[in-house]
Amino acid sequence: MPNADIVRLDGAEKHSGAANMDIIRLDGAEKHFGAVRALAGVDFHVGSGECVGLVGHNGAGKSTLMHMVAGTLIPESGQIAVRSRVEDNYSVPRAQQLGIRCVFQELSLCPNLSVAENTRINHPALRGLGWRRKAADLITAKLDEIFPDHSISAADIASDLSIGKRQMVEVARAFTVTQDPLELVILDEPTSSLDAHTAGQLLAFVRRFVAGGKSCILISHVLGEVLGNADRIVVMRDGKVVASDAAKAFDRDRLVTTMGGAEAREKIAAEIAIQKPETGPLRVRARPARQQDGNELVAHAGEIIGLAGLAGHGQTDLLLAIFAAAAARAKTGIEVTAPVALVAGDRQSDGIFPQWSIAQNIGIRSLARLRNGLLISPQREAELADFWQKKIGIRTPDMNNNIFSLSGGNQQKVLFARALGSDAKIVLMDDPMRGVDIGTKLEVYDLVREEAGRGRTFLWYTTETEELDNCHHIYVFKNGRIVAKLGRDELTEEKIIQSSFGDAA
Ligand SMILES: Nc1ncnc2c1ncn2[C@@H]1O[C@H](COP(=O)(O)OP(=O)(O)OP(=O)(O)O)[C@@H](O)[C@H]1O
Repeated sequence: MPNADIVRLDGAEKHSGAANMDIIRLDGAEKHFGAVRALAGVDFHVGSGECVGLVGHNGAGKSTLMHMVAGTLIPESGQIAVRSRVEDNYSVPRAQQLGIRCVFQELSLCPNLSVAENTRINHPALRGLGWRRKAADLITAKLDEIFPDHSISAADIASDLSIGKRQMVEVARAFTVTQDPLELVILDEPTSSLDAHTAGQLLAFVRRFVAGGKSCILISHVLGEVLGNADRIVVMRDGKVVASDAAKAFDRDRLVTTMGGAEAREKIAAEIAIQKPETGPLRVRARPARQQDGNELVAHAGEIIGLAGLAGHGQTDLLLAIFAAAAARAKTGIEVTAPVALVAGDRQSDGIFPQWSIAQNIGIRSLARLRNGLLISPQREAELADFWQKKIGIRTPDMNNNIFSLSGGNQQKVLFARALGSDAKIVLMDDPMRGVDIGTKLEVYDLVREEAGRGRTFLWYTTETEELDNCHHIYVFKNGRIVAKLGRDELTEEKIIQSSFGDAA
């Protein structure tokens, strides 16, 4: 069946009819993981020249559905058709041949290879003498097109790049073309590690790509991105598609309600009440290594301090330096007066213990409390895990399951539970909300404010400007240095961007 929806292209409207046949269509797709029914008979399609936004809470089934579109998972029942032709042996090579690409949430660059070498992996056509040069030119041209001020070299080794830059390479690589066609790109949380400026560049590129007749699936928990850039929005809930409509038929409230977050909707409307705490004892005093003037970060008990600015400008480095200073108790010029926990943003490299269960991943920072004599008490570990499962809704039938049985957003919740469940008085958060759905985010914001009220200190680096509303004051970073300190009353996106780009110190 051709897609009869009305789609918007660059402000114009057009009816997608016979000329805009579906690139891909799934009918009745079904998938279980053990006892979990991840997809419960899903119908889904994407038309050519269409950007489909896909939203839903953590664990709703979005990534599983996208794995089917990309050929990495085969439905247990149901049918896949590409350009109206039923595919009986759909697979990753077949998807590639048909021009269907995917950028998954968990980044897939080989860490020990350069950007050019990582590009070559996707393009066997780049062979023979000079392949490295060709791969470098291909990826550099695409990075220039999407992110004009990217400052990434094709010779850079992937593991030396910040998570934001790795995400930029991964996205750009998906849009490079050699021998296979390019028809549909799936972008699963493509802006989760990008600052507002870079995310804007990517979304503008996506609109140009779609206006040129190609297709995109955009998964994001930042609802404004989906509302502003998709032609049609599909909402998933508990393994089912519960709505599919033109983007302009939705607003933020309708989306949240359809996703199943009526409570969250009330909270969005509510003013974030945040009061300046009585200044408690000093918890952290730290100066970035490259700071030459007198600026330094100072945090007291009960304060929530934001670290802002363009991604990769020294915010993570300072958090890691504070973490190291606390552990080493060395004289590093950084003063830390209480135990510290870190919520990593790059969960693949810094956060998750892959061989362990969900419960063990939560308990690792609280071993002293979980100990019974010399051994860890399984009962105490289970109690801690159960408490957090209920508190922030970790979606699993069994907390003893392996951590990788969780959806991406639920893995991130585990890192939160680990830090908040520990005895740390200072919690460092390195852009920790990557992939976390809006309902949980609001719960976590409440929790952070509540814990700050009890005297905990939070240092919170975020690429989502809205999150800074939860902070008492923020430090803006540029080129590894603090260039501005803004109070709550001065906090606007404009002001932050101005400080991030300006020369003012
Ligand atoms: N490899 C796996 N093993 C076991 N369960 C899995 C596996 N992959 C997914 N699941 C389960 O399937 C359900 C759907 O997960 P999926 O990753 O598709 O959700 P999602 O909507 O993409 O969530 P998120 O927004 O957190 O990325 C979840 O309950 C998840 O725990």
